[in-house]
Amino acid sequence: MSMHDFKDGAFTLVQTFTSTRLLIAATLLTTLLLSLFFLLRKPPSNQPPRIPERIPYISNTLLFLSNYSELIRRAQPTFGTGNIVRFHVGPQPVYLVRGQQHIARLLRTSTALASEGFVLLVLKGMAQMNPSDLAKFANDKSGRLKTPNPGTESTYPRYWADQHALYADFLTPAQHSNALAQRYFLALREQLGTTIPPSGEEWETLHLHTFTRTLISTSALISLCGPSILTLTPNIVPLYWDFDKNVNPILYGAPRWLFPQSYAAQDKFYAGIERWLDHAQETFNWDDKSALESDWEPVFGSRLCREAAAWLKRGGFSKAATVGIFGGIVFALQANTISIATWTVMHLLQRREVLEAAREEAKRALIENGEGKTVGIDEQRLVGMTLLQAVFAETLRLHVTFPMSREVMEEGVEFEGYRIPKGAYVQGTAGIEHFDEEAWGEDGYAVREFWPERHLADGEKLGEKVFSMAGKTVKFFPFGGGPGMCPGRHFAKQEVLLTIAALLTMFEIEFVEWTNLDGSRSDREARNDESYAATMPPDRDAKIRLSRID
Ligand code: HEM
Repeated sequence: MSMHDFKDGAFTLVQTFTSTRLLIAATLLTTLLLSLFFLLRKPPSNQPPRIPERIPYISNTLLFLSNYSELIRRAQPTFGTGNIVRFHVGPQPVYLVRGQQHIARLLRTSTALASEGFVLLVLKGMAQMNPSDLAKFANDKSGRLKTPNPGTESTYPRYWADQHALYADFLTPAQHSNALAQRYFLALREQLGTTIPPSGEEWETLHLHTFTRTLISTSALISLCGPSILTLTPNIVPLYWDFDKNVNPILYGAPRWLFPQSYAAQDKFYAGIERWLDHAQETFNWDDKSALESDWEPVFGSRLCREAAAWLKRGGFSKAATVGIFGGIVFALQANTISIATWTVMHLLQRREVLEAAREEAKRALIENGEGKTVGIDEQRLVGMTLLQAVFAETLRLHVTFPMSREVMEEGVEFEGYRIPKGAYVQGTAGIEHFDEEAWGEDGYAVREFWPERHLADGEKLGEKVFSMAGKTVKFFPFGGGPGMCPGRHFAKQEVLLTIAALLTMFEIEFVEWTNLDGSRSDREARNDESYAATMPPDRDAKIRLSRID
């Protein structure tokens, strides 16, 4: 998540401080900042209720960083009959809101509630920007939309808008996400073929999440960056996962001396990114117009990577920032999708009849040659399949908590009659709206249960079912919303459904047992690992067995 969000992108990425050392350091920092805060600011009167905490300003900060889901649970009684409560993250006041009206306001594009500021923190840590790189963004007040904010019309170059346009032009459109999806599927089938060769009646036993973390990461990297990223650094996938585990302090721009382990993991992973980038810059023929404009070629991989490299060069960004921006894009690529794919398979294995129906849908999207051999897949057709869409939506609903935050940019902003001070964050969360009984409850099927059928409605023809989210848009925002909405959402859906399609059409697949992450037997099923915000990975793995059928 370049940029999954505290406020915008970054906070979504939040996983969490997991070690005692991090927690102690965070507490010390918080206390220091708080002292400053109290010296400098007087709290406004007429404020919404505050989420109770044992040590004021500290407990909720730590909870926010280490278990966002628990903070949300604690907030519930504080709401009472209202729809707004407040808490602090260090010195930062956060107003947590719920319900249709407030969420719709956060999802709207607005100059009063903006989503850029925290990204600067991410650019500093994740993208390794030095003061001169950062100043380019900090001095650009024109916003990320095509039309500059009023009064900033003469801004040039427009760094926010240019970065946004990179994603809007070369990641989100169908032409580019389809190109990524096609390469992804080819790489995935090849990986699957080499990992589990056709072997007649033999069954291959493996640990699902461990398996998908390698399989999907490898295939997604090939589709985004081309194959050389793996040949130049064969251990780039484990290096990525080590970075992923350590990423939080980096996201918050915490100092290197305080978190040497996190930055060491970043250095190792980014060295692999740099090796690939140097090689691509040297090898690619920038005078070759057709290669420049192709959707995919083997040196840079996707057009997004080529365009990003060219933009970073034009913009005069430092080498470290150039590598860092790519590190962020790869993080965005991997951080949520793989857990969602794992969860989808886990759920399907517990609902055998849904798995079989999903397999039938997936088969209908395969492209075969004259001899009945699979040569590809119609990814557009696949992502339009009724049940598969419902399965994907239900998995996102259950496993994404995403805290969607906006910074109050003007005086006089009010929510429910409460004045929200300028500089505060207003936050809505998937962790509340995705479990709203009124929106999602179905007789006999609790909102916390995997029940994709809740997203199916009667179609026009008798007996026909269609995928429908009608009336639920403000109750479902796994990809955020407004101008910062995840630009990789179409590819994410393709990636997850292509993975499911490949697994179901190439293999017979059976659940064996739940295991702990170390592979030992677990006495319970997987639950959300709540130390992560955004997408929560499973806290257990599933032992499964596969046998080739294609
Ligand atoms: C299930 C998978 C995914 C989920 C749940 C997800 C979710 C999100 C969310 C919530 C945001 C922040 C949106 C906001 O601030 O309102 C975001 C940003 C972003 N995502 Fe995703 N994402 C996923 C997959 C992907 C993939 C596959 C890519 C491909 C590279 C991607 C690229 C990005 C980028 C580049 C941003 C930052 C955009 C910016 O800074 O303007 N995401 N994502």
